[in-house]
Amino acid sequence: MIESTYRWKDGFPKIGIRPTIDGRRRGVRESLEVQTMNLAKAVARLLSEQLRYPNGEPVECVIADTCIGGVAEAAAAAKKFNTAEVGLTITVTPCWCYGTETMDTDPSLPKAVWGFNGTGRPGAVYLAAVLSAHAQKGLPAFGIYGEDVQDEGDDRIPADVQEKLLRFARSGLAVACMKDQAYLSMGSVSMGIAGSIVNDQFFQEFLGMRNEYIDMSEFTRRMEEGIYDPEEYEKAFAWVKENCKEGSDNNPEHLQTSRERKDWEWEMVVKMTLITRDLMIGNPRLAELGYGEEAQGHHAIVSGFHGQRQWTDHAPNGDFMETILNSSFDWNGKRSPYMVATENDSLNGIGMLFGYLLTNTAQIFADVRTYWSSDSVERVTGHKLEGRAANGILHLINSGSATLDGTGEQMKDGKPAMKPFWEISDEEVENMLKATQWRPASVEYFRGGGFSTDYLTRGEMPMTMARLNLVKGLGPVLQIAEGYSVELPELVHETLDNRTDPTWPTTWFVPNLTDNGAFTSVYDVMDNWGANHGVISYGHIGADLITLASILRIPVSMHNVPKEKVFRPRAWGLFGTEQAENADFRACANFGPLYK
Ligand SMILES: C[C@H](O)[C@@H](O)[C@@H](O)C(=O)CO
Ligand SMILES: [Mn+2]
Repeated sequence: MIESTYRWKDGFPKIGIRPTIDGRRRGVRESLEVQTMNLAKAVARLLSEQLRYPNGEPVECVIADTCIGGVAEAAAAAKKFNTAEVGLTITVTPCWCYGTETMDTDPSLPKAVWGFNGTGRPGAVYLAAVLSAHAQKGLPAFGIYGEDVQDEGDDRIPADVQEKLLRFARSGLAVACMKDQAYLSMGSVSMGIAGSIVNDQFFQEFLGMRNEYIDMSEFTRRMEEGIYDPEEYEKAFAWVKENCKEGSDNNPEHLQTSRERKDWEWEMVVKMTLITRDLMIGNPRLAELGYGEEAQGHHAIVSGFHGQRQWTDHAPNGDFMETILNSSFDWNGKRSPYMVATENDSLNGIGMLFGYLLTNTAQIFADVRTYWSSDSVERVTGHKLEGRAANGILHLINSGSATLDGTGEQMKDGKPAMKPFWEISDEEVENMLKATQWRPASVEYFRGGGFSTDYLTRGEMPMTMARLNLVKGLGPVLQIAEGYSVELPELVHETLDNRTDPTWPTTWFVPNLTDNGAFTSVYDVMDNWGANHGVISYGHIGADLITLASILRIPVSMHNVPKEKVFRPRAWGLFGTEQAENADFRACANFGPLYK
């Protein structure tokens, strides 16, 4: 199976570009046609050059057939976009046009307007006029207004305009990509974790997504009846034997299992990996084997594995399966990662999906487990934390699984990084595997065994931690903390790690402090975190997350993104400009979810 062609068989949403123009003929319109269409072409070029879909192909733009001077041309563009599967629109203009007559009125398409900042023709006046119409009609749009005045006929895109176009396009594409896809819940609620109570209303109204469910007995059925590709299984098993080194058994001697049992568990966990992937996206090989229904899959862009406890009390845990699927490669080579949430925490699964669709990179799922104050570290290890770690650290550690990309063994400009799969080298794949040990699971937690992913994330990676929460009466709320991974002296790491479960993957994380609100101290970040889990993405992607959240009308309750990078629909400012966080809550509540 060639994953990239099968997995994304439905293709991706496109960006619709709408050049709007002053409709007056006999002079005005004619003089603007070329410049207006050139602006549209320049925007399309920028987006296709800079942005890629999750399979690595350049983003596609569709430009309206004509400039849009009135409602007939607006309707013709809408029709063209509909057929071309456009998922978001950007309106561009250097001149005055008629607001309500030319605007995009499709309520579910994220939209932005770039009004050229010139003097000869008032593109910015149109921008203000049309954005007021968007506010008045309850169809929020992003306004893009370059800071510097450009000369008439200049079709270059200034840097500040480029930044906003790209931020809007990345976020709007993420929204469009998740729409009509499914979250597959494998099992149900894990250990009373509220995030694994799948809230279908939230998925439907805020994300435009469906919910699919299977009972975990489906794994047993597929395993016992052999509903997986036996050839791929042989290939996978051979690759795993060669590349995944089993680490030492940390269980007390009387709980350690036999070699024979461990060998059987390896077979099980490889099968679980194939089965989970097939459940999510289907597999044409299954149809050839006589399983036409199973071959179709659940159309899932993200899933969650219940695991604890019923499954793990009896069978090997999901750690190997989650790790491999969440990584950017497997026995078939490099490929886009699958999003699989531990403990079926669907809200963290959606956080992973947000981070993934914004960056095309793998995401780390982790327990936000311990705040270690500098004093506590010194008391326990005798070591005084310094540098980035001086104000305390957060221990991010998952109960056995995390993407192998989280090792930090990929490089960008000589520094640890997490990259889209098409930028990862074979040597980096080898290094990720070398940096990881597969430790027999802690049997007191996981009676059925399995293999946990043990690695330590390299330091100095810019990272963003996020968490989606649901609050009764309020709805969804997002939290965002930008910061860095840090490296501790080896003995310090070992001492701290040994106090939890050393067979699990660890990231030491320090959020950037702002001396304000939840970012007054590292302790405050921990103390304000909304749940036991968080998603950690490579890079400082907080600004993109904020833009994405505003399109979905999800307010952000805490973030440490610099003010000048925050970009939300223009109408948000009409809810107050002094306290943007406050205004965000009221704007989101006012406009309500994107889909009803
Ligand atoms: C092994 C334990 O049950 C862990 O899975 C538990 O600490 C969690 O991860 C809770 O989110
Ligand atoms: Mn957990």
